[in-house]
Amino acid sequence: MSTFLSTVKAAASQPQNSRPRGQRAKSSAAIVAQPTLGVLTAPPAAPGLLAGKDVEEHAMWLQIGLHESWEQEKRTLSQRWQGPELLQAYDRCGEVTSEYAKTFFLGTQLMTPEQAKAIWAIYVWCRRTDELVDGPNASRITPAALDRWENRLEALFEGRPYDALDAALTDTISRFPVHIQPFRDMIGGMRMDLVKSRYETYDELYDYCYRVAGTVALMSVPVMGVDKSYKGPLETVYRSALALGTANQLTNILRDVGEDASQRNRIYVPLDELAAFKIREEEVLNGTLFAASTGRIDDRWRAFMQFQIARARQIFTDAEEGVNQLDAEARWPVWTALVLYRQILDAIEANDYNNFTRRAYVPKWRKLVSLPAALLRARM
Ligand SMILES: CC(C)=CCC/C(C)=C/CC/C(C)=C/CC/C(C)=C/[C@@H]1[C@@H](COP(=O)(O)OP(=O)(O)O)[C@]1(C)CC/C=C(\C)CC/C=C(\C)CCC=C(C)C
Repeated sequence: MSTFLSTVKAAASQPQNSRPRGQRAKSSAAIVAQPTLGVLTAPPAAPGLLAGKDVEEHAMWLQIGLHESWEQEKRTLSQRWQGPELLQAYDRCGEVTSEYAKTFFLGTQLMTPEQAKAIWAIYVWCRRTDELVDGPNASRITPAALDRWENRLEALFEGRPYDALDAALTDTISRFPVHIQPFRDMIGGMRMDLVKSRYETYDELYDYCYRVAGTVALMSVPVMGVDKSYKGPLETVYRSALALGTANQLTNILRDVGEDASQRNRIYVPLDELAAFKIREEEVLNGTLFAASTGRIDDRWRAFMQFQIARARQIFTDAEEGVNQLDAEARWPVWTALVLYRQILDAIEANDYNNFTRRAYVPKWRKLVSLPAALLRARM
């Protein structure tokens, strides 16, 4: 663990090893002009101008474009890490994944070895990115450190990984049609986390959810693959995947309201929706919506949470549509992720919506019982 965390720290403090950011936009025109690179390296059209749902749409269509054209436009990236060194790098990604996300790691064991390795490499990159703003060194992370992390991302997508863990991802993106845009957007989400601690509207929150979780979905689908017998549009699969990312993140947010407010002075739930339920920001911050003396939760908070939970459940339902369109090996782990995460919403309800002093969780026995249920859905 300490090796992993120190790598994260080193990553944030290392000098820039890629092109200056200003020069990146130049390739935008070049992309259109160079059919051999095509959508593979397309940078954001005008990244600063996109907001809300447009950020997600932009990335989704870039990702679909790459997925559709992959057979004609495969990437060839030759990098320094090869043979046993590369295998070791993937093994390390597997170790980190199992250390941080045991159940999920077990899920990847059901995939083909190539898919599993690729998902670990993606997981590790996401985890390291998240650690930058959420880990032990988070208070020292600056926008400049995130810029360096982004430069490093660009470099690894160009076949110049900085370390062994990056090298595993460079290898992954030469095997699977994974676009760089969701990775950039996730870093954008971390930038938001550095400067933003309130979300005025659901649209703003949605943008954040896409950046930190929908992006994971866009990165995972091209690895998991789409079932060969599926003849419908890729858009349906990707939209379901995005829905699962959003629903997971909303669930995370609802579970952690009290912790985020009291320990981080953060409120992710939309302020205009709090106001609609006549709840003041201070009441969330101070946790006074739960009265410790009576053990009762305020009726306004209960109604507010019921509204939030209903919306998250609806998004989980939207996600269901695409799961069985994925490659057969990937379905069970995804159903498991969906079913287990959705149960956190049930646990919040069972706690009578007290997410101020109680943390909703799914007990181990329930997780075990859910596995065959998820398998059944994967086989339907
Ligand atoms: C098969 C599968 C589930 C693949 C995804 C694996 C992967 C690459 C995960 C990366 C997760 C990660 C480290 C993200 C960084 C940002 C973050 C922390 C997001 C939150 C995850 C929950 O993690 P955790 O509980 O550890 O959070 P905290 O410790 O509280 O910070 C998120 C809530 C995001 C989770 C989002 C997903 C797993 C995306 C799921 C969607 C798919 C896999 C697509 C499925 C396809 C269809 C068609 C439905």
